Amino acid sequence: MILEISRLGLIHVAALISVAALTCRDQIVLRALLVASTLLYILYYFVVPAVLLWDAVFWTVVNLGVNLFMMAQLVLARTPFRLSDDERRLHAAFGAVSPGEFRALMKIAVWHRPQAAETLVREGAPVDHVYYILGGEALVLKGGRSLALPSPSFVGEIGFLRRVPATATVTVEAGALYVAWPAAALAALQARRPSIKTGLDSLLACDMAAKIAAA
Ligand SMILES: Nc1ncnc2c1ncn2[C@@H]1O[C@@H]2COP(=O)(O)O[C@H]2[C@H]1O
Repeated sequence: MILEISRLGLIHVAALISVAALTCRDQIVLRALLVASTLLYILYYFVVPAVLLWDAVFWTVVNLGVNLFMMAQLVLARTPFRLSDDERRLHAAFGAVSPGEFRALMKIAVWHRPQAAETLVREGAPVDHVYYILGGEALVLKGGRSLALPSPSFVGEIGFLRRVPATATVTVEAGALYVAWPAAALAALQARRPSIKTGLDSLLACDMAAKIAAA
């Protein structure tokens, strides 16, 4: 008797779980509930109908597979894995950017630790890279004045955002650690993935606010 009730109740529990899933805002929780509900539907198809409904089973399994694949993508996008120590440090500084977005940013980034002093951008010249200085000494030269640039700091963000020539010359000393993104590739990535643009915009805004406060 109890076995019979739970057999027939399967479809109702499965339906209730999928209804509950629709009330969840978190995509992973929503999809995990849908997976649970789908598994119960499959069980129902095997134990209740007198004739096995293969068409229904087939499409429910397809549904389950697609959902599991999308769930794996979401978990991957939220998991910081395969990051070097420097990348972990950079990711910690880029708090507004998810691990998946950060990996996309890293794919087009080049790390540098120069052996001698380097000029990153020159006042009045086009800005073709955006830089993020993680460590070491950097100097901003503007209109004959010079000031030390604290790290971490973006460089070239004004030219990148406003599409104007560099407003200052920035040099880094030997041994500094910085990351460079080609401006064109960064703009293309932002256009493809608007969430990266949102995250980066907020980082650049914070960085510029800190520079204004220090000026
Ligand atoms: N007053 C300032 N303080 C700190 N950094 C600056 C200052 N002015 C310009 N910069 C940096 O120097 C860079 C020169 O290129 P951008 O104008 O693109 O972006 C600029 C900033 O990253």
